Amino acid sequence: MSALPANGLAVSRVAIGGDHAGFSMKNLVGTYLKQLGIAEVVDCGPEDECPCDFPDFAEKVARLVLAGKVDRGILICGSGVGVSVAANKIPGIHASICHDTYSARQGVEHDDMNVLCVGARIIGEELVKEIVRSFLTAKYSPQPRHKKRVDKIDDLERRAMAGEFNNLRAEPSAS
Ligand SMILES: O=C(CO)[C@H](O)[C@H](O)[C@H](O)COP(=O)(O)O
Repeated sequence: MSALPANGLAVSRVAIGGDHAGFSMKNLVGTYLKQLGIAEVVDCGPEDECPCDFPDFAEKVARLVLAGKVDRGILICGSGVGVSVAANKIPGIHASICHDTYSARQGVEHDDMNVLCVGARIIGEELVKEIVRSFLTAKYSPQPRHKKRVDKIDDLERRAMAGEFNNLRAEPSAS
């Protein structure tokens, strides 16, 4: 693995987003990113705690990541589940909930995770900062066996986009 910059960060541009349940933690993470030395923090919203729908904000963050306008994304809802499910619908996004620092680091190193998802109703302020730091200091640096698995994920995605899985879902039963 090549040497990391002095501040240990692997990236310099990060998009954040979430929903009403993640609003306060998103703001806390945004402040923490600047303290860490992230040069560009893009806040995709929401702008307040009014009830809103996390897929809208997951899409905004994912678009910035895929367009190369930011290096990585961080999504925060109540549990982390909704934003993770939504972001992973978008080809090219490798999103996961991480509520521990080991997964946040390994998810990047082995699985090329580019969007970190957390649940503001699950973890506290100090832990989320540690997790964010682990995520942003890690680099995708796969061993051949890890790359082979990521290549297979990419292949699943290509086949899904080609329609291979379109007819897998069972018809609802008449009863
Ligand atoms: O955790 C979430 C989705 O996995 C959301 O952030 C919401 O917290 C959850 O859906 C509950 O929504 P509510 O409108 O706050 O009841």
